[in-house]
Amino acid sequence: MSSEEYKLLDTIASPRELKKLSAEELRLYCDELRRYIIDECSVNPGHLASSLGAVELAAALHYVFETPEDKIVWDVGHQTYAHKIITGRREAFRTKRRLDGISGFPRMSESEYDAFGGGHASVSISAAFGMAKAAELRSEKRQVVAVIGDGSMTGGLAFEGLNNAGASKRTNLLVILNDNNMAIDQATGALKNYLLKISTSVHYNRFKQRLWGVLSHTPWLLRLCQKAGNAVKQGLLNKSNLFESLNFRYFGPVDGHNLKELVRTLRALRDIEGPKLLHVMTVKGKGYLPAEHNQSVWHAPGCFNPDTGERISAPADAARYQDVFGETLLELARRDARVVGVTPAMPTGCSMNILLREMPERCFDVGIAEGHAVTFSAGLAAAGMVPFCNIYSTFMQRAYDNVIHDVAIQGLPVVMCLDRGGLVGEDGVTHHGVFDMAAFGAVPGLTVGAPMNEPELRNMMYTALQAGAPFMIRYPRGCGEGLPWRGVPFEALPVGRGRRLRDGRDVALVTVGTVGNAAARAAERAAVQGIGAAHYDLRWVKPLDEALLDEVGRKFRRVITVEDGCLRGGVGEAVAAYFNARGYGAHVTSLGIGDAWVEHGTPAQLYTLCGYDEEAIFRALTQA
Ligand SMILES: Cc1ncc(C[n+]2csc(CCOP(=O)(O)OP(=O)(O)O)c2C)c(N)n1
Ligand SMILES: CC(=O)[C@@H](O)[C@H](O)COP(=O)(O)O
Ligand SMILES: [Mg+2]
Repeated sequence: MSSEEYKLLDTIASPRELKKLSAEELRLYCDELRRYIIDECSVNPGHLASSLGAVELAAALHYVFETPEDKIVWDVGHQTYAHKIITGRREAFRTKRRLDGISGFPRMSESEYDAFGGGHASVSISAAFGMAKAAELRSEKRQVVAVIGDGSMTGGLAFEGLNNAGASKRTNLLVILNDNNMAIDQATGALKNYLLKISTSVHYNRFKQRLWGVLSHTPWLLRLCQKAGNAVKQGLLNKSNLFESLNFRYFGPVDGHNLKELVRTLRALRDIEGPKLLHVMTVKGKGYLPAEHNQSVWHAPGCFNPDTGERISAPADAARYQDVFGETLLELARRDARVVGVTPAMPTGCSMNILLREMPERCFDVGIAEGHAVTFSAGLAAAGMVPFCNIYSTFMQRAYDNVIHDVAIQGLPVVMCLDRGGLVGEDGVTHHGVFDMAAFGAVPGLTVGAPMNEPELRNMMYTALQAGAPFMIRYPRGCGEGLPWRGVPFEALPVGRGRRLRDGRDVALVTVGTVGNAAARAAERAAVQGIGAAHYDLRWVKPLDEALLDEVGRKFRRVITVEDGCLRGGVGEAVAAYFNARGYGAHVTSLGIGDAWVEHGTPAQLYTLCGYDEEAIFRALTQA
């Protein structure tokens, strides 16, 4: 697409200018926005389908509301590409998710139009309600809007927000439920069925459309429509409205791609006080057929040819860790009837869809509900099952108390698999899984393992199944080392026992997890320079292998620890504390993530920045 074809995009650089467009021009502007997002994402990938589905919504919101004084809080924030471009970041959009470029998510530090940061789901209603309450307390006349997807609405936090806000009659809060019947995978659960029922009731919708067409041009008439519509709906569906029951005025559903309808409705809603919810129906991937037809794949498709829809990916010479997990889980489930899978809305992301396809009755996608996923797993375990509950490390932060209170204190045999442990790359600061080892290393009775490669992940899962106790396994995003694992006979690993991978006299490397592979290469290179580095793989964050540490402490004056996580409370700190307690005089240098936020970039760039890539380990080994 040549820049000439972006006539409106070229001239509109702010919401103020957007407001000058006529209704027809606004439509054309949205078409250009959509094309620009597709073109840019084809070469600089990101969250495409959700953003395509929210183009009209973003444009209508900035067209109607007085941003940045009025606040828009985007839930998760992966649907905000149109919002970013409208709010003056068209050129910067080319740098999104790249090192030193703009974030793929809203960031308060990035723009005054990003009213609240995002990345994790279900926060928008609570945050927006807080802002609305503050405005009320300070007598500021301002609109606060939370835009939340149907997937994110399944999170408990969203309901906590609704429950709290619904009791505050005068607080000006508009929740927009962006309903596309999808999370990353198919939406699941009772809420999905409820929303489907509301949005597909043919009689109600026909009635409502006629009524709104005639009456919905002014707020008081809109309120009348809402009352009449909801009464009719209640009759037709034989159910009261969930949101109305929580004291939200419910409006909709409206077509989220019909700009005229959206603008008209938002204008009318602007003047209605109190908590209100607008139900907007959208299509994930709207306007790009490949994405509309395979919404899950196009959630974050990587690079692609915009003309043909062909996805472009570099050939991989090793399996992804998530697939090692997914295939192994199925294998274990085939062997042992107690094995079940639990995922909070990430069956494709963690490859539990492999189990889901073959044994749907033993695989549970519980919605975007990490806390529930862990406690539900604890319940399953208490009743004799062995749940493998897979949660991305960063999202597991949501379930810290569930792990402690429901699993660990009760000693229940839940196997918690933390995918995306360590730096994840382009998703950036909200998504790096860097706190897990420090956080969960502190929990008594919990075994925490970090495999170094594919066969170890597989064997750790096998070991966990037999453990009969709380067990956690953390492994990174991306591909393994290319070692054979498929079909290789299972081997139980001794819990709490690491291994010496290499002998050496000068310095000891102590690593945990997959960073051990870069460390092994660095040790190899150091040997060429005449430096003998011994290499120990701890394998377990908890319990620490004290016998191994005794060997290291007795033999070496210099020890370098490497971990793909935060140093505060991490493995290096634990090793140093152990040496101290035992009176070993070794000098410990710990490589890992310091006390600072790590932004977005490729994983390789970030390892370098954080100082624990192969080169940095090599430097540490060869420094006098
Ligand atoms: C707490 C948390 N868990 C999981 C995720 C991963 N995640 C990102 S987007 C998404 C689906 C969101 O669905 P929805 O809100 O309906 O947005 P849509 O993509 O359909 O527009 C999930 C599960 C997350 N970001 N945060
Ligand atoms: C928005 C969000 O939280 C997810 O889409 C996340 O970006 C998935 O990351 P992976 O690509 O690692 O599955
Ligand atoms: Mg959705």
